Amino acid sequence: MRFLKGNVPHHDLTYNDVFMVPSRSGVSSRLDVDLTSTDGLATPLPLVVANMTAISGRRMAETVARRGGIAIIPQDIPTGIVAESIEKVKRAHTVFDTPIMVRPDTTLGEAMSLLPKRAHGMVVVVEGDRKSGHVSPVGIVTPADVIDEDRFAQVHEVMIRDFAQVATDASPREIFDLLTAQHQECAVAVEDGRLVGVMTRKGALRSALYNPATDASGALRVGAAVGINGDVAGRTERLLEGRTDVLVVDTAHGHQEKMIEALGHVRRVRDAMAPDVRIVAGNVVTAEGVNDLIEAGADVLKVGVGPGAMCTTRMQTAVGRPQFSAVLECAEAATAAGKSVWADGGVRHPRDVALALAAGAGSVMIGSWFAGTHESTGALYTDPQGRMYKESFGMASARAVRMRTRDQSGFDRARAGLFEEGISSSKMFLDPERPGVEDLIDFIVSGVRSSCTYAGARTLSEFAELATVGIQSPSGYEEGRPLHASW
Ligand SMILES: NC(=O)C1=CN([C@@H]2O[C@H](COP(=O)(O)OP(=O)(O)OC[C@H]3O[C@@H](n4cnc5c(N)ncnc54)[C@H](OP(=O)(O)O)[C@@H]3O)[C@@H](O)[C@H]2O)C=CC1
Ligand SMILES: Nc1nc2c(ncn2[C@@H]2O[C@H](COP(=O)(O)O)[C@@H](O)[C@H]2O)c(=O)[nH]1
Repeated sequence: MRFLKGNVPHHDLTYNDVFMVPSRSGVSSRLDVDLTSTDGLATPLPLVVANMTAISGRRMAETVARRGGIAIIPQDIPTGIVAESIEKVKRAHTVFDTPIMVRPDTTLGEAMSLLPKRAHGMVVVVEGDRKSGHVSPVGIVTPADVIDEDRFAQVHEVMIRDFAQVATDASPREIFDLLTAQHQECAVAVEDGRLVGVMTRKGALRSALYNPATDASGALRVGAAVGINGDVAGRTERLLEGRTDVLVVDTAHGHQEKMIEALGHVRRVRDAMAPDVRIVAGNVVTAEGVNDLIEAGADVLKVGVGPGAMCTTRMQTAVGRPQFSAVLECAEAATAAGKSVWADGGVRHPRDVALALAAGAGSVMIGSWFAGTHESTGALYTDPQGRMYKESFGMASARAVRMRTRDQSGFDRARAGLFEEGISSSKMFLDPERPGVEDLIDFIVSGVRSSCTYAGARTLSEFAELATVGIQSPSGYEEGRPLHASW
């Protein structure tokens, strides 16, 4: 990346402070851009879901991995539950979405309460042994089928029996065409009479655009986080036994001796059990932090102190660094050592992802933006205006600290709660236009593909080399914002 007209700034910059200028480009289509991450994980998309309890669970992980990104299961989740989640993600189909299944005698009220768990908008009615996974679809129910029906009626009374069925080897185009011809939104994939998954029309389009992030055995990829306290080596061992694809060693102040000690444990276990698994460590915002953690064993550095949407660190402590400059400096230092960085936090628009990648990030970590989606872990609520939302909270909030210290005495927990650096409750509204995480991924990916073509880049390493960035005033930023009503 270079600064426009060589104007290297003397102060640090946020994403909002900068813009990119177009350059002469030989890339004639946005579809010619390869977005494979440059962080050594080589996921098909450079997107990582932040290890936050209100956001990243198994539904998020499998959905994002199906589109080429990776999610990190948080360190506050007990190790056994993380191992179970990883196993479920590994068992998920790499192409078809996991169906919401109910029995024929389930009430409509119960079936509809399950619907918001997934974005595909359909419940599959099944018969057979759900434990063994050998179930056959006998009908489907969508919200349109239950309008004016009694909530205590059973699904078999209203289910559609003549639903669109496809074989698992049907191409996305065939599935799209079948659904269009039958005026249906979602197909049920069946193999030897057994339910395998579901696919919407949009899902068919996405299957033709994205490649899943898979491990050597062909299963979806997923990562898990480890804190710096407690039995670091033991948790690392369990996570590797559970087939985690990446280990994220995470704490607010990553440039501290305790992190270096923890990294030593993680690295020792990783080297013995799974040398190919990458260790990500953070958070840091300086070249010194990067170099110390690389020396301690990190393969990828997580960069960002204070840019997160749930974060109060900068107001509490004055510590942090404007994120664009933090990523730029850390990426330079990491690259010089043959390593890479993840830009963590502060992403609110597709442009922020593009700028992080232009600054040299190998992947971009997103938390709060993904909180307001069907796939995040929280329950779905509706406000008095009828808007759907989920509750989110920071991992250093009093709420998260209370959960993290649940094994300690009441006194110790209360004292730990005094050191909060995050918001305990925030409403993250689902965008009616983009209520699922895949909708947000489409939005981000279309923006980033386009950014690359403006820079004349076919890959993300070319993008980080060719991007030309200028510095703008607040009114320069404001000018670029669309108007949804006249002025
Ligand atoms: N990216 C960011 O800007 C930030 C991210 N977070 C996220 O919150 C989560 C919880 O992290 P964390 O609060 O580190 O909790 P952890 O449970 O990981 O523990 C932090 C450990 O570091 C010690 N410590 C020393 N200095 C600090 C400091 N300035 N801030 C915090 N701990 C310190 C703590 O001791 P003691 O409690 O005795 O001081 C404790 O032993 C993580 O996911 C982290 O990424 C949190 C804040 C900022
Ligand atoms: N200072 C705090 N930072 C936090 C907290 N919880 C999470 N985080 C950091 O934010 C990013 C995600 O950023 P977002 O803008 O996409 O939401 C996450 O990965 C952490 O590094 C917190 O309580 N305090």
